[in-house]
Amino acid sequence: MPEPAPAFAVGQRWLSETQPELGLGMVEAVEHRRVTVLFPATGERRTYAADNTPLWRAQLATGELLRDLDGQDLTVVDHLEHNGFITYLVRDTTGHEQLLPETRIDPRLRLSRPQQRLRAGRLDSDTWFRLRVQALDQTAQLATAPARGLLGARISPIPHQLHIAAEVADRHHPRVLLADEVGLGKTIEAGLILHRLLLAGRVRRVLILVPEPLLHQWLVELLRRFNLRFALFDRTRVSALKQGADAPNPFESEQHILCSLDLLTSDPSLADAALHAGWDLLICDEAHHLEWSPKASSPAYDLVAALAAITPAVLLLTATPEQLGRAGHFGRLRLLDPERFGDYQAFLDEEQGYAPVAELVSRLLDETPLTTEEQARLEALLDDADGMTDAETAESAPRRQPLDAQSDRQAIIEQLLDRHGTGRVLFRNTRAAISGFPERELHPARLESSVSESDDTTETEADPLDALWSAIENVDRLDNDPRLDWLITQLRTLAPAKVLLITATAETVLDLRRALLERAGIQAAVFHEGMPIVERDRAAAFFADPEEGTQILLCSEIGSEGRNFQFAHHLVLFDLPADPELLEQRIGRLDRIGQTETIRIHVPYRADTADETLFRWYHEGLDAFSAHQPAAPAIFWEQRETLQALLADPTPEAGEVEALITEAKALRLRLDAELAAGRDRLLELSSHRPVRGAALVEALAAEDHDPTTETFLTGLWDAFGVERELGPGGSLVVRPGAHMLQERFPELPDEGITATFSRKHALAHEDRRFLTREHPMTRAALELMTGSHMGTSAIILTQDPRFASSALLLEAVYVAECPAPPILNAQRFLPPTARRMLIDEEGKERSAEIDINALGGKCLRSRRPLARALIKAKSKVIEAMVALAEQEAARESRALREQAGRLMRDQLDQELARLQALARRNPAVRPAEIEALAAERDALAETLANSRLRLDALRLIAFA
Ligand SMILES: Nc1ncnc2c1ncn2[C@@H]1O[C@H](COP(=O)(O)OP(=O)(O)OP(=O)(O)O)[C@@H](O)[C@H]1O
Repeated sequence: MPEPAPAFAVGQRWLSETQPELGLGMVEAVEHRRVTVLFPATGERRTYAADNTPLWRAQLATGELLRDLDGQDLTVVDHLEHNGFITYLVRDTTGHEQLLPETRIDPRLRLSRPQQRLRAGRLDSDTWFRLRVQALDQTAQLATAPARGLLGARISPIPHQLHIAAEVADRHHPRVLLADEVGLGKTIEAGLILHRLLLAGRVRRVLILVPEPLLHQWLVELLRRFNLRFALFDRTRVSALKQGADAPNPFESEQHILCSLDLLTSDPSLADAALHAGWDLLICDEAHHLEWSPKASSPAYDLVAALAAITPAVLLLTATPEQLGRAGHFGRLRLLDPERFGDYQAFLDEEQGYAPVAELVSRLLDETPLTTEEQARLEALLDDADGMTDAETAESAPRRQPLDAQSDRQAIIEQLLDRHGTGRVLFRNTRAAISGFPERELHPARLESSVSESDDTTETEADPLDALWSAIENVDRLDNDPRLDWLITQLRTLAPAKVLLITATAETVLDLRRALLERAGIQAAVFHEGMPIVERDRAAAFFADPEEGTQILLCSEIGSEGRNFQFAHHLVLFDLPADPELLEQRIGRLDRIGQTETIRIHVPYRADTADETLFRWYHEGLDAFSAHQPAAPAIFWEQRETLQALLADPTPEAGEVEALITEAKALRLRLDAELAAGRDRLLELSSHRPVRGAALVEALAAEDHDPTTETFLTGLWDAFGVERELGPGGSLVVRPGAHMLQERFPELPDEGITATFSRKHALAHEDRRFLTREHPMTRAALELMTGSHMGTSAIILTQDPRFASSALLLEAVYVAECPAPPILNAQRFLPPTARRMLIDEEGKERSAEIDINALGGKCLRSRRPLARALIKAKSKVIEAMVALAEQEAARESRALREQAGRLMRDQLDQELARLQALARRNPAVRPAEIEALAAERDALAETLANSRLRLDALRLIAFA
């Protein structure tokens, strides 16, 4: 039976279901089965066929709020309808009651609350209702997942990275130095931290500074691995922005900026603009270039220090923190926390005290009981009961017990690591502590020199390091250089294997390219700092191409820093760098996560020249080719002058060379033992906490097996009209359908996407979108659902022996809501969990006895007349059921507020007590951190006190 045309009358208020943004309309004319409606809020006028309008009658119920045309806020007390026209009895804020004809309601009123929609018979399908409930559940899960912010990255779950990311991102204002050894994934760690902070809404404006050659690599990794789009600020972009008429500060034009540090230091006005743009997070890669000594600092250091001083969160990245000496390392820590790292000498002295702590931690890690003397030392190190708060005393209680349980030991280890050392500011994982790295194999080639000895003589230059470089760098006469013939032979022998060659300067790179082509017809890709970035990226891609690409890539030292070339397994060190940290950077191009084979390191050196001395010093003295040597930087700085003098001497005394090498070896053995026992052991222990890392890996694995995201997205696509089909290799091809609910589906481009829900596939096929709970499309889809009224009112008809025919149940879905600035992350304590209630006609809440999810039936959306008749007939009962649900929600809201407040205080009070206790013995805890935490606790207390359960959706279940 067709639905009868609604009775329209001039002056009535109606709303457009399809265009709610028009506001509250008023009937202007009803003529010849046509109705004309004016929407005063937008000034638009529409004429509809009266028997087929998208309009619904705006009718307010007792207790609802509205505003009149004079801007008065009013509450509906009652209403009466006469000749199809409604007059409301309303109460103003002073309690005064008055009559208000519906013509005088503010046209901006938006009636979209579920009870209004239901009453007006504006129904969604049951599918949309279910999708909405799923979306609410997903949103709540996302807010509370322990691995939130780490789930959506296209990465293999690696425990040390996940631990660092969670540990750092959860700090109030994280300021740390990520110093894992070369190639262990600092960029990934920084990306994870950034992602977690961004998703939690705790940072908005982000500036990433990297050396120019790494700009594109970062840009691509951020997008490919984390779905993060950064604006690339290179010379071209900046000069275009500067010329823009109304863009005084180019850095204010974007929220997420990736910029070359070199560009900033070369342009003072640009640096000034960056300093005035205000950032929440600063990330600076290859931070060892920021030079500092007690006497002087570089312009790059000064700039980053100025930025760091005004930015709350700072991440510095370097694989070789001691590349410019211990002082440089201290300088970078100082940049993170100038108060804590104020005195260089005090810092050095403090390090001496780390060994006994590390020793005790190591003892606790092995299972055997502590001796009495060790117990006493442990007591002394933790001797803080008098200075501790109750919470802390309780926390450390296990140490008073025999140390039997593994958890007791773990708790004490955590306390020791927290309180001693630089663990809170510095994270350093080493290959030694993380398994799964390939071997390194050295292939030295001693070549008889065809260059006369006098050719190797270098004049003393002002800077000793320059002199050192020049002394070992003599490649412009390649014609007489035996390394060239050796290289040609090697390339032919190794073909088709890819070979990465690194040499000190761009000049040598160019000479070699020419010589290889002229002498042997070998094409080489080149990569050096003199090339524009785009060309460099092209060269790297050309080299990487397994079929078409070149066999060899010739790289200069600076040009190759930070780059990923782990698909190659042969590394030629055409010369050796002047600093062991540079050597480590070079080897790290291949020896990094993702390397699958043994790395062959080829070192050609000219016999009886400075080459040989340097090679022997590295090989026999430092053993620097077989593994990363943590003591190498210190030895270099200790022996630098002698080494340099010997390298510059064309005829060094054999005895002197031997003495240098013997001394280097002795120093290495001694320092290795010291570092292993003290500083490095402590660092390693605090950087890699296997239990925490493993828990996060497990959380990611559980997520990978959880089908809810896939169920939700596919359900939503189907309901929305998005098309999907299986693509190649188990992928999914998703594209906009011809008849979609709206013109666009969020984050779905017109050409569609190829996607996967599997991490394994996403890692193997980078062209596929990795659809997770945190993917931008999922997040936008969740917002689409929860931010609109889709699925907020539904009605189904069903049969159930437990209920008589014509019985009714009302399912009311409430969402815990706490309006708070994102920085507070209030959802930790009050997740937006959906609470589903089931009210029967007697007003009983029955969700405990009836499984809501099992309640299905025939959706009545397509049978509107029946649905509307039912709603009308039962309107009083429905209103009473809604009122009961609201009462129940108000009662639960109080309990929820109390519970959330208690949870917050328990957790933050304990954390505050821990930080205060820590601060008394570990100066790495900054006072600002403690103050911020206290302020956060107070703000949260206020915010949580305003939380409540909000009615989000209603479903009427009618029994036949
Ligand atoms: N969890 C991971 N999953 C997949 N790939 C990874 C992961 N961690 C690191 N990688 C890959 O390993 C390589 C090294 O990682 P990354 O560039 O982050 O290391 P790094 O420590 O920053 O290196 P460098 O010291 O050279 O700057 C990169 O190719 C990176 O993509």
